[in-house]
Amino acid sequence: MELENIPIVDLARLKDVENIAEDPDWKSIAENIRAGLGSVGFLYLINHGIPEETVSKVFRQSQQFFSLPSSIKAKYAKNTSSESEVFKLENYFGYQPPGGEQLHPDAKFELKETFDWLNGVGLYPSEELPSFEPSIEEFDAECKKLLKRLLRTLAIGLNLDDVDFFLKTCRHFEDPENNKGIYNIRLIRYPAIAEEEPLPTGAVRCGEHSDYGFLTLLFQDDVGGLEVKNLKGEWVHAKPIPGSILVNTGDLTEFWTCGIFPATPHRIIIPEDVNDSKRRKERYSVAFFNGPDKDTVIHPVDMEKKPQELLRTSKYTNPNLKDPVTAYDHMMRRIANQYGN
Ligand SMILES: O=C(O)CCC(=O)C(=O)O
Ligand SMILES: [Fe+2]
Repeated sequence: MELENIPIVDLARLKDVENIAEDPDWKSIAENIRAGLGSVGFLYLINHGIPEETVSKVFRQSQQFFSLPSSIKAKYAKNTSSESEVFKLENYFGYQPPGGEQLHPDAKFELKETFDWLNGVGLYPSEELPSFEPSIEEFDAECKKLLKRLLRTLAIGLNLDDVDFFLKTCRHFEDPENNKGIYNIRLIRYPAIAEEEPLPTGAVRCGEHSDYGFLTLLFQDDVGGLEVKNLKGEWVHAKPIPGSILVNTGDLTEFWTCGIFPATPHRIIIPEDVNDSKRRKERYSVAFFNGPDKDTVIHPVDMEKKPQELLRTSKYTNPNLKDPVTAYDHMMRRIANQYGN
C-alpha cells in the first residue's frame, strides 16, 4: 500500500503485556507503523503517552532561550572554531545562530537558530533560565520511553524473530552515562520575517534533506510549513496536529532495512506572499534524533530474507554501499557529506 498523505497512528492500545509479538493490538499498530514509515516515511503519533506539559515546558524554555540577547546565546555556542571541529560528532552540541548550517546546496541561507545536546551532554543556560535543564531532562526521559516502544513495533512490523532486535542496539537508553549512543535533542526557532525585510538569496527556513539516523521524533508548534516528499515526488504539507508527534526514519534505517523504510526528504520553504502567516510568524520545533549505539554494526543483509518486493530502490541498494558499517562510521560519512547526495 502506498500512502500519499501522512497517516495518523493511535498508540492508545499499546499496553505493557507479556508477549507483545502475539498481542493483536501491538500487531495491528505495528502494521500501521510499517505502512506509514514504509511509504511516506513519516507518520503522526497520537495518544503517544508523553505528557502535554512535558512538551509545553520545553517549548516555553526554548522561546525564553532564543529571546535572550545574541551576546548571551553566544556563551552557549557550538564549537565552530575550525572546519574539522564542526564535523566532529563529539562537538555536536550548543547554540548555532541563523546561517550556521546548510542542509542542501540550493538552500543558500537557512533562517533558523538551533540549540543541541548530544547523548544528554551539552550546555545549559542555567544562570539565565534555572528551569531549562530539568525541562530538557524530563523530555529526554519521556522520549526514550516512547522510542523503546516504537523500536519494538518496528521489529514486529518487519516480522523479525527478535522483537528486541532494534532495542538491543540502544543500550544508551538504560545507561545514559556510557556515551555509547548517538542521540541528539535539538531546539529550533525559525524567526518571523517582517514584510519589508530583505532576505538573503536562496533563503529557506530548512533546506531539503533526509535525517541521518534511525528514528526522529519531531514536535512542532501550530505555525506549519514543514513539507514532506511522498513517493510520487509531491510535497505534502505536514500540517500541525495539536498534541501529535511526527515520526520519521533516517538514512541509517533506510540502509539497514534495504529501503523498506525510506529516509524521506523534507524541507521548510519561505512562502513568497509577505502576508502568509507561515512567513510572518516565528516557528518553533523540537526534535529528538535517535541512533543506535555507535558500535552497532549495521548489516543490511539482516533484512534480505524479507520478500524482495518489499525492498524499494534506494541509494543503499547500490551494491557498493552494502558493506556492513558501524553506526558511528555511517554517521560520520553522512555528516562529512552534509548534502547527502
Ligand atoms: O523544524 C522542523 O519542523 C523540521 C526540522 C528538521 O527536519 C530537522 O532539523 O532535521
Ligand atoms: Fe529533518
